[in-house]
Amino acid sequence: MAKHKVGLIFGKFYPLHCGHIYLIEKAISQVDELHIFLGCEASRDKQLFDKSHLPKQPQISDRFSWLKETFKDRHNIHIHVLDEAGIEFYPNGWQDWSDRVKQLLTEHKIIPNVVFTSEPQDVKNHEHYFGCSVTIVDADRHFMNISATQIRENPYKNWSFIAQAAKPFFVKKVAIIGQGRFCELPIQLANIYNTQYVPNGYINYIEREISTRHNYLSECDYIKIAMLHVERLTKAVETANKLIFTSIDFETLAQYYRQIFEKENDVLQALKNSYQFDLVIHEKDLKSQRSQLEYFETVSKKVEALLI
Ligand SMILES: NC(=O)c1ccc[n+]([C@@H]2O[C@H](COP(=O)([O-])OP(=O)(O)OC[C@H]3O[C@@H](n4cnc5c(N)ncnc54)[C@H](O)[C@@H]3O)[C@@H](O)[C@H]2O)c1
Repeated sequence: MAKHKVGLIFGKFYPLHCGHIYLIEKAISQVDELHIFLGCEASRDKQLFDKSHLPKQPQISDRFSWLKETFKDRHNIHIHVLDEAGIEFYPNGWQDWSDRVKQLLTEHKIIPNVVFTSEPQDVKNHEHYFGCSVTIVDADRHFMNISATQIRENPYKNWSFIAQAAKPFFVKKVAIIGQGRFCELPIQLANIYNTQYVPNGYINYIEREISTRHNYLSECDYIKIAMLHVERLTKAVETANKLIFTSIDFETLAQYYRQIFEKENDVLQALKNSYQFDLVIHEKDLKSQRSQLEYFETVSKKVEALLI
């Protein structure tokens, strides 16, 4: 019987990109079982974020879920979190680091035959510390010419390389709030940026209610509107191209509620605090603009600045 081959891959996946996915797919084509180790070290990870242009810091749970989602239903690809706390940073901590890896290998009864990497300078150390062979995959990055450093430096310029599962984390959310022709701006911008416009649940709800029942909203209706909007935003983010646009945010919805019922609502307050928009533009704040074109140009510039 052919020997059962077990492979290892180490990485920070900060963030997961198509080059990593290529390495993993190439590796699993050569073994029966592949174990991916997601290396995490709080101060190093924070430093990487501080030096980056990422809009927010990916947590271990984000990086883990990108891998999990990308390789879901692949029973022979296993993902492990490798806690690198207290170990000298690469390349100065090979002994301690490999001991930490071996501890995990023992816990999970993993006996590796091969390490896959695209870093030729690590071959000797992998061979020495793990006593197995090393297969180099595309050291020159011919197939997928990208690195996580390049993505951290400019995530929006390198958008097409970010793993599909990781993209929602980086999508910027824009609410452009106003009346009349101002309402068209989020739709126009979604068109220009080739992305999703999320219809305003508030307006849709009012229209539906007026045609069916009555022309006023209850306290409970506001919660339903908010939930509908969360659902729509969440779905839109999954397939968005860098940005999504809508015409209401939760702060404004909570404000409408406060004006009508003269009190706060816990659900709306919680949404206002937890669902952050990256840019909220109110028509009333742009009153110095005179024409639709001026509105268009001012808003466009603010949106463009989000992607730098
Ligand atoms: N403390 C130490 O001394 C020590 C020693 C060895 C390893 N480590 C740890 O191992 C991990 C190594 O992570 P990393 O920095 O290599 O992670 P990474 O996420 O940048 O890369 C993961 C893997 O993908 C490969 N890769 C990247 N871009 C590619 C592309 N375009 N095409 C094909 N393959 C590509 C890399 O070569 C690497 O093998 C870290 O967690 C590090 O701390 C630590």
